[in-house]
Amino acid sequence: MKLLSNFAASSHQIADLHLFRDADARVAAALLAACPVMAAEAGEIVSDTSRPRLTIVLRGSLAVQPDARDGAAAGSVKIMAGESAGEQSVLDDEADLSCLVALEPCELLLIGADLAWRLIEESDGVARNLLRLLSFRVRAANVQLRKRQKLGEFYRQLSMNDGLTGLYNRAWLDDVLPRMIATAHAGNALPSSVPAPLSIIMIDLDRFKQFNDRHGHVQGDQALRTAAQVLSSALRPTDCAVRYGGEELMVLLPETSRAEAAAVAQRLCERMRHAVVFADMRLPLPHVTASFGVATLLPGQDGPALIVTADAALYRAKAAGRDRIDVDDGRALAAQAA
Ligand SMILES: Nc1nc2c(ncn2[C@@H]2O[C@H](COP(=O)(O)OP(=O)(O)OP(=O)(O)O)[C@@H](O)[C@H]2O)c(=O)[nH]1
Repeated sequence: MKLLSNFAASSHQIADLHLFRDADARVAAALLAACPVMAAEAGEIVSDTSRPRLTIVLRGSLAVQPDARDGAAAGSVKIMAGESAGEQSVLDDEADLSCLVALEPCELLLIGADLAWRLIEESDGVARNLLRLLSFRVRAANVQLRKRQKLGEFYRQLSMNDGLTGLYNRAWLDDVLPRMIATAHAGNALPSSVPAPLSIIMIDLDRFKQFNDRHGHVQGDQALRTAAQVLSSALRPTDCAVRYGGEELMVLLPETSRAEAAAVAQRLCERMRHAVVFADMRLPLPHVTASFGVATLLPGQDGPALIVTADAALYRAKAAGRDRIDVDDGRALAAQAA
């Protein structure tokens, strides 16, 4: 930066500076008189990271790139003629680590921290303007934060849902199932509590390779979407449908006994059989059926063991002719334990 003059000798008017609006101009003029007015080239870095100071843009504009310690929480801000930067560093009495860059040839008024404090102390108008400015910045930062939170939530949802079917994905299941199982076991452990059985249903579309081979992979995708809709539309709000992998789906049924889960599986099996898969609105494709394996959490069982049990039931449903359900009776584990 190059020194042009002091403020008293420059042609700039105090009334044009936002921080001094409606403030006592005589007090401000007297205090600012000796402050340096500097010239900066476009692209020049004009911040001083060694001590706090106020920088007022008299002509041109600056970009403020936030302190790296704030991470990605704040974006770059443009400071126009009449506006200022560095107020917070003065109030905190800490060097400003944000980077100020001239966006075009600029003239800047530099005010050291001691003088900035004198301005605040001797001019109510400056103090009021500063408070307004900080309040505006806090509100703007809150808006930014809320936007980022929403965006974060959106991406979190995206990472937990399967893109094709909209059902929860494996990452979601790996996160949630252990907690559901812990809750179910905890519920069962309380002697006076209502038992909290947890049931799952493994579902596999029947002869889906054949469907893909006959009608094409795009129509296969459509059939998978239809199957997902059958599950989503038939479940209670507390139940969850997951795309376990490929053409294998899963339903989690908290607080659902074996008999209730078997009834749910039977209902899903029938709805699946009757669901219409459309290639387009004029051309329905052949119906898709699925096989269902039901298992209910047993004492001491963990997530992988529960899934293996439901998978075994599913395998039996396939072996018995498909388009049907099979329910694990819990005896295998009991026999193992004995
Ligand atoms: N269109 C489509 N097909 C998929 C997708 N994921 C898996 N598949 C297909 O699903 C088929 C599964 O075939 P298999 O495991 O042999 O089982 P199946 O033909 O359903 O036979 P059964 O399970 O014994 O009734 C394979 O052809 C996979 O390519 C998908 O996202 N879209």
